[in-house]
Amino acid sequence: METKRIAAERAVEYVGDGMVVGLGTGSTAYWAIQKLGARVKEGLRVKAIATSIESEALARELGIPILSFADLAGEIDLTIDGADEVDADNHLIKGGGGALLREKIVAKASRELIVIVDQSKLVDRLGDFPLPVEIVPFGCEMTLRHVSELGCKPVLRTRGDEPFRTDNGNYIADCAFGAIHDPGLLETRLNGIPGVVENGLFVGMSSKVIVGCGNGDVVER
Ligand SMILES: O=C(CO)[C@H](O)[C@H](O)COP(=O)(O)O
Repeated sequence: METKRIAAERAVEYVGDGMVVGLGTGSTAYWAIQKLGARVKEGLRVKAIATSIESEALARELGIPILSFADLAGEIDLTIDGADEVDADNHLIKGGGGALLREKIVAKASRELIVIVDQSKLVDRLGDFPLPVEIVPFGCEMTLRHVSELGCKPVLRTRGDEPFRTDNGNYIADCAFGAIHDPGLLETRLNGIPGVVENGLFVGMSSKVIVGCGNGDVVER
């Protein structure tokens, strides 16, 4: 927890007065939202766009003003979000919390994406973490079959006895591909399958990765 927190708090130092900030989702992003809330209480003026219902609720609770895309003129200045894996080129796997679609929409709308992780998320090559893929419920059996033809065994994520539903009402398939040699190609192929809404590969999207280390150091790269 502490390693996630120190990475998150360092990232919030990059937020300046008047910025529009994208708020990530997950246990690391939680600490960034907490810190941003504390800075807002001290007088920082920002507006935020959240990547999940949960993050938006937390931000509102902390008094962070929320903006909708309809009211956004131009781009989000900076988004701060976690990740499930980060490779040597700062490509990511995201979506462990099921928010990958909104996270990618917000990241794409941002001038900068700062990724906050602890050391356990750093890998040489993406793929140990099963890749989350958001799919629409209609025809999901067929969509899963087409996804599996790309070289994995997709597992439909569940919550209790039911399929897990994203904030968008869709399902998540967790896809263990093993080592992903060409993340860009896989991202494109997956998104070419009808029924796939988006996948958790974030290729070339991170501006900076901030890593919280066990000894209390924070490394930026
Ligand atoms: O992509 C995400 C949610 O969809 C999260 O950023 C990712 O799962 C990391 O979560 P955590 O910070 O809890 O380890």
